[in-house]
Amino acid sequence: PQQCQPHSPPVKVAASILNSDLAELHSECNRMISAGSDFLHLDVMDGHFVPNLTFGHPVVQCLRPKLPVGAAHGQCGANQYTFHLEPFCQIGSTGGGSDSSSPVVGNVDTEACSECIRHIRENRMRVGLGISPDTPVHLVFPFVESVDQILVMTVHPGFGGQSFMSDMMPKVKSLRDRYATLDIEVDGGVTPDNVAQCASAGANVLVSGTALIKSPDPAAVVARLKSVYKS
Ligand SMILES: O=C(CO)[C@@H](O)[C@H](O)COP(=O)(O)O
Ligand SMILES: [Fe+2]
Repeated sequence: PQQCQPHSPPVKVAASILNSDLAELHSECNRMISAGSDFLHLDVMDGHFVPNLTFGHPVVQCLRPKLPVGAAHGQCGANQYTFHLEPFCQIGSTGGGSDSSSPVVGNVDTEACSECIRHIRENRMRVGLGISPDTPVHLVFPFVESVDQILVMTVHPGFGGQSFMSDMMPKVKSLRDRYATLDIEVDGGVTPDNVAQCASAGANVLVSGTALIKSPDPAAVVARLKSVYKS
């Protein structure tokens, strides 16, 4: 069944290891690579932007030499660095800090955001720009030409195992309608049961955590995620 948008770039699966056994991080990562995952997705959480604390650059740096994957780019071994737009925005009604749950009204600090993009490029990584569920998609449009990927969060960031938010699909579609070749990533609650919605909206990079990590047969999950993209 052909349910994806016809001209989207090739589908890729990124395994999020947030809900894995973090004490066994390197074997969990290798298990995901063996299962056919195209990328490993590491959620660096600082306890401020999201109400959770995970790991930072030292963990990425230690992990990299233990993985049978291609050349590293950034100093710590990451190939891509995705950051959120919200810290560069004026926050709406809560008037509080730029955390992931405060609604964004706009007024993006374009210069600071562009500087962040430049800084990532100078460190030889691909650049991703993400938005949380309450952030309107049009705020990323001015940056699309300068980044490699736009991430549309399909859960409120912070934790694995949450339910997929179908109401984020119009954001994906409005990006795909404007940018035929852009890598558009969805992250949060993505499973074989809802991947058809992602495909038909035009997402081509699928982050999947719990559905892969907790499956007894993660290779089958990767295959099922990709199967809706086959014509
Ligand atoms: O960024 C996040 C959560 O903030 C994610 O990467 C998810 O944690 C993916 O895991 P599942 O939602 O698929 O369990
Ligand atoms: Fe994530």
